Amino acid sequence: MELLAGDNDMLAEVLFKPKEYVCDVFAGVGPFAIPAAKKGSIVYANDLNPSSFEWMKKNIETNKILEGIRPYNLDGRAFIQQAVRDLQSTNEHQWKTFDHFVMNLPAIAIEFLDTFRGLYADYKHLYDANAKLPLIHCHCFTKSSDPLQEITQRVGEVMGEMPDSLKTTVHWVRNVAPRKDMYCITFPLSSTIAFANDKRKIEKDNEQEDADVSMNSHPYFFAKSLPAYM
Ligand SMILES: C[S@@+](CC[C@H](N)C(=O)[O-])C[C@H]1O[C@@H](n2cnc3c(N)ncnc32)[C@H](O)[C@@H]1O
Repeated sequence: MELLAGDNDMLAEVLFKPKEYVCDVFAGVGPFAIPAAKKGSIVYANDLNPSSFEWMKKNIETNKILEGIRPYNLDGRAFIQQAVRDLQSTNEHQWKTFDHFVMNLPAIAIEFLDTFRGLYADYKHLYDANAKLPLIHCHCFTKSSDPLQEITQRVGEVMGEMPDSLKTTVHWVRNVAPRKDMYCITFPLSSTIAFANDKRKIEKDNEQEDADVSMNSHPYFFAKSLPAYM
C-alpha cells in the first residue's frame, strides 16, 4: 500500500487514455468527464442534480463532443448498476467492463462502494483469465493522522473485504480545513466482491436528502458553464 502526495491532476494523468471506458459517478457539470472524452476515453457520466445534468449536456454540446460521452441523471448507486448493464449490452457475448470508476463526492462517496458487491454477478459466465476488472478511484475526507490505514479500513468495512494492499494507493489531493484533508483511494475491484452472491439491492431512494446537502455545498453547483476544451 502506498501513500502519495500531489494534486488532483494525478487522476487526469492516469485516466486520460484513449479508448478506455470511464464511469464518472458524480460528474457534476463535466469538468473531468468532458476533457476525458475529448482525449478519447469513452465516458459514462452521471449527476443526480437535474441542473448539473442539464449543464453537463450543454457543456458536451459546447465542446462539440459528438460521441464518446453518455450523460445520466440518476442516484449514484442506481447509475453504477445501470452503466454496467448498458456497457455489457453493447456485446452480450463478451466480457465488457469499465477500466475506471471515478467517485468524486468526498463527503459520502465511500458509502456508495457497497454497490460493487455482486455488481458483476450476472456476467460471471463471461469472465475468463484474460478479462479485467475496473480500478476504483474514490475521493474522501479524513482527519486521521494515519490516512492510509483509516481510509482503507473504511473502504474494507463498506465493501466487506479490505482492498488488496499491494495494489492500493492513497493519494493526497488537498487540505480543506485545519487538520482535514481530501484524499483519493485507488484500488482494483476484486473478483470476490465483483461476483459476490449478496448483491446490494437499491431500496433507499430517500438517500436523495444526503445528496441535496452535498450538492448545495459544492462549488461546481454554481460553476455551470465550462469552457470549450482544446
Ligand atoms: C464534488 S462534486 C464533483 C463534480 C465533478 N466530478 C468534479 O470532479 O469536479 C459532486 C457531485 O455529485 C453530485 N451528487 C451528489 N449526490 C449524488 C448522488 N447521490 N448521486 C449522484 N450524484 C450526486 C452533486 O450534484 C455534485 O455535482
